[in-house]
Amino acid sequence: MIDVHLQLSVSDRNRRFDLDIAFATDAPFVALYGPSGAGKSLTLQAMAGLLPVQAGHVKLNGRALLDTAAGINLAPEARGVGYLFQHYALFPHLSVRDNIAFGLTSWRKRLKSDDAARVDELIESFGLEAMARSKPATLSGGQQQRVALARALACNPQVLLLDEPFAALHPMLRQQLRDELRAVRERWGIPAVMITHDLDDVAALAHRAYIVDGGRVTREVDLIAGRGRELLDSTALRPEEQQRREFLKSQIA
Ligand SMILES: Nc1ncnc2c1ncn2[C@@H]1O[C@H](COP(=O)(O)OP(=O)(O)OP(=O)(O)O)[C@@H](O)[C@H]1O
Repeated sequence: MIDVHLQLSVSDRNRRFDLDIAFATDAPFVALYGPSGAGKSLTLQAMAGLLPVQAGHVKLNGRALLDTAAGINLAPEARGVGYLFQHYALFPHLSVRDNIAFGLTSWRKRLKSDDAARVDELIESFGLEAMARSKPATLSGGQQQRVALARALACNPQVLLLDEPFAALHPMLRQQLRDELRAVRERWGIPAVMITHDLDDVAALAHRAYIVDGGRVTREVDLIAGRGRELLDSTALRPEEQQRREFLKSQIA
């Protein structure tokens, strides 16, 4: 069960944005879908403990990662969260293997043998054996995404937070990597919260979608066994956007 309620404001000299977002679900794969500037990334960052929250809670299977009323606010590294950043944020000077192992090592310490075995298992599951010693810059976009996902999984997280996991990829690759992400998430049995602008990501992966706009959840859609797909299609996209999406789909099919 993921139970989230977050209230926070961010501002600079000219702008202010108020987020007041709540969702609670047992769905294993949750999508936060909405337009640019809706507050999706702020939500994910606050869940991970990367952003101060004024009031609210984040609970995972009853365990509070944050509960302002109870004075609980775990540090990011204590939250058990695997974060996939939109542009992957791989360390350019580290090899693929060291990138994946990064969260398991601390300065001057070597990997424990259990951790090394987990890193090797991830390298193998993602088909990265041949490039384990290479630097990220020498990898394709899809390979970099696999490294980032393996890194997010390395610390045995209780939840995966995925920020636009396919946005940086060529459309032809997306379908394949969606299938891989679905298989990997099921294999490791970890719930995921994904943010996306792409309805195809939602339709392909999510069991439950929350439509986010203006810092709030404006609608929730149950997608289990395909229910709600039509609803999502007809409510979340404007007619011209639907047309464009259908045209694009026909061009790349
Ligand atoms: N430090 C800040 N000061 C002022 N406004 C901010 C700050 N950080 C974010 N915002 C604003 O908050 C709003 C929500 O940002 P957020 O990054 O969560 O949007 P998003 O839904 O993830 O958008 P996108 O899909 O384009 O990534 C945006 O309008 C953004 O400009």
